[in-house]
Amino acid sequence: MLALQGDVREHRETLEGLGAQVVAVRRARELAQLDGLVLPGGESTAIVNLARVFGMLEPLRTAVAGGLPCFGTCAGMVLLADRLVDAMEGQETIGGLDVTVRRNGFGRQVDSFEQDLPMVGVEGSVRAVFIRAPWVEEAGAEVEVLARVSEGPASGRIVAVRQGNLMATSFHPEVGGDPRVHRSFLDLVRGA
Ligand SMILES: NC(=O)CC[C@H](N)C(=O)O
Repeated sequence: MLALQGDVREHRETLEGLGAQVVAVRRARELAQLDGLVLPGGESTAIVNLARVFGMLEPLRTAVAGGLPCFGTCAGMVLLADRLVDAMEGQETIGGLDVTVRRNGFGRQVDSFEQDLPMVGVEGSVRAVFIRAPWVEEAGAEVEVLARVSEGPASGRIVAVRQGNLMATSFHPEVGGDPRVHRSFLDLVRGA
């Protein structure tokens, strides 16, 4: 877990429930010991600023480029995006995913919502919790779309993607007690 800011505890509980050994990462040297990295939801500007202050931004980019499996939720999706729209001026990312992400695409805190979504790799549907959530506005040819919003005004918007060892969701599978999205990330980690 990248543990600079955000909902680290919820991810930790979900991952530990699946038998994963979770380390809270706050220093660049701690990246070396990982099989995979989860980037939590929270505030992408805060996370990226802290990463820069702690000298982690370049090491994170190097780790992603080196193939470290990563899973970003919400702010974590923003962090993994190569391109942002509607972000803070000059907002940097770690990057790695060939996507354009619209920060706060679904609107403000009051526009937060839940929806049952079909998702590639997960049987049935996923209870998706969206909190000031981004969406994927454009995805490159190498990006697999795992889920889209299935109803309402944002119907069709891409909200879960995978590219190689990177996975990201606009929503928060760490909230709501369904561990299956995390399990599919752990499968990806094992495969890598
Ligand atoms: N729930 C969340 O992670 C919100 C993400 C937030 N809108 C951001 O851009 O960082």
